Amino acid sequence: TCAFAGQKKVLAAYEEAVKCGYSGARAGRLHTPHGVFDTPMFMPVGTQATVKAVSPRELKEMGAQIILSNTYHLYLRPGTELVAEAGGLHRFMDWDGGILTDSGGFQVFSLGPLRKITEEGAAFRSHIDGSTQFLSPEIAIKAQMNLGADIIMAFDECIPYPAEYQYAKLSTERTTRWAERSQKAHTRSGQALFAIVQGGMYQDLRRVSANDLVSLDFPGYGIGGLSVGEPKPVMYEMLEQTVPLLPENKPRYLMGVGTPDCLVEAVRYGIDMFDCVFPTRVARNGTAMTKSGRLVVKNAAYAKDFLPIDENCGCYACQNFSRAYIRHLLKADEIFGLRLTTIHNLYFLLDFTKKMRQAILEDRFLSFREEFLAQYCK
Ligand SMILES: Nc1nc2c(CCNCC3CCCC3)c3[nH]c(NCCc4ccccc4)nc3cc2c(=O)[nH]1
Ligand SMILES: [Zn+2]
Repeated sequence: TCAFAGQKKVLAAYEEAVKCGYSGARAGRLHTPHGVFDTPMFMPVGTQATVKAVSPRELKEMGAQIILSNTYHLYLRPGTELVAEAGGLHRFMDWDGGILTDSGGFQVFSLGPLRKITEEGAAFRSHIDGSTQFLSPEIAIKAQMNLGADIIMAFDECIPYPAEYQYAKLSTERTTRWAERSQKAHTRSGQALFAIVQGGMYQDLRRVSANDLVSLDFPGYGIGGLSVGEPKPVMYEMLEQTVPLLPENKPRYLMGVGTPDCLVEAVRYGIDMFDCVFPTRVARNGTAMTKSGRLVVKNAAYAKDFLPIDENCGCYACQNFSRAYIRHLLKADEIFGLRLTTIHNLYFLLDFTKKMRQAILEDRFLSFREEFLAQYCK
């Protein structure tokens, strides 16, 4: 059954979650115009309408369900009207799975040099040609409607870390007003608009932000303003304060997270969706992710290591190639080397979330989490 059958314009509905044990962990199914997808889920990042170094066919093969793209980048280049003329992002990049676009707020603050934030929106200089640009809730929503993602994000400010209480309070209240403006500007049916909870590292601001956004009634909720340099225990404390205030039957998306240890903790608090550039980024400098931690396959130690990155891994790289071969490619600056480490890292995280889902469904998530954390060194 689709919990949101009765709702208008919402398609990212969330079937009855399967609760598990004493944790808030749950296994759900997310309904979108491009299919029904299993959670918990990791979403590969394809900032500029491509997941760097891998093809849509390979993404499908490794089990990717929803991929991310970015309004900020596509707005600057090639332009979101052009993508609309091309038939939308799915057609443009030949991806028939789910697509989620971030609203551009985070990138404006993290990428764009000099910027000015007002009630109206954010002025910034393009990191491509230095031109002065401006994003507002209305512009960001229109751009995302042009791109045609299945799930789009409200325009928000990701509060830097650390931030003064007063600034976090004013920014969070503005983000809530921007969420309301995003909602009013969102007129595309069949597309789900998620709000983003802010509040910095202040419990009371997190609770106010969550409560205000829940009363505006969105089909799903991003948790923003985290994984911005704060200590992990602080991130977990913010999750503990925020997640229980969000409706059980709606998806929760922890933005920009991350590594397997963070994923298993966040799932415990009831998070359903994750994205992070980490697996694709570290792959490009020769680091592979494994259940015991990171393996820098570029290191000399692996020059004559004819075993795969991970003998128990079912990915294309581990099924067919050795550490010695991949190290050779990376040292020789061969593009295929980056492709193999990227394929492995994406497969590793996609498979990890699948294993968490299985553990939740079999009511053994807490022991799965214990075993994993015991073996994984950060
Ligand atoms: N709208 C919005 N987006 C946020 C993002 C971007 C999520 N990925 C978007 C994709 C769309 C395309 C690009 C990315 C975040 N990413 C992180 N941490 C990433 C930290 C990190 C950085 C580099 C390597 C590893 C981890 N915190 C985030 C907070 C917010 C937020 O409040 N609001
Ligand atoms: Zn592998």
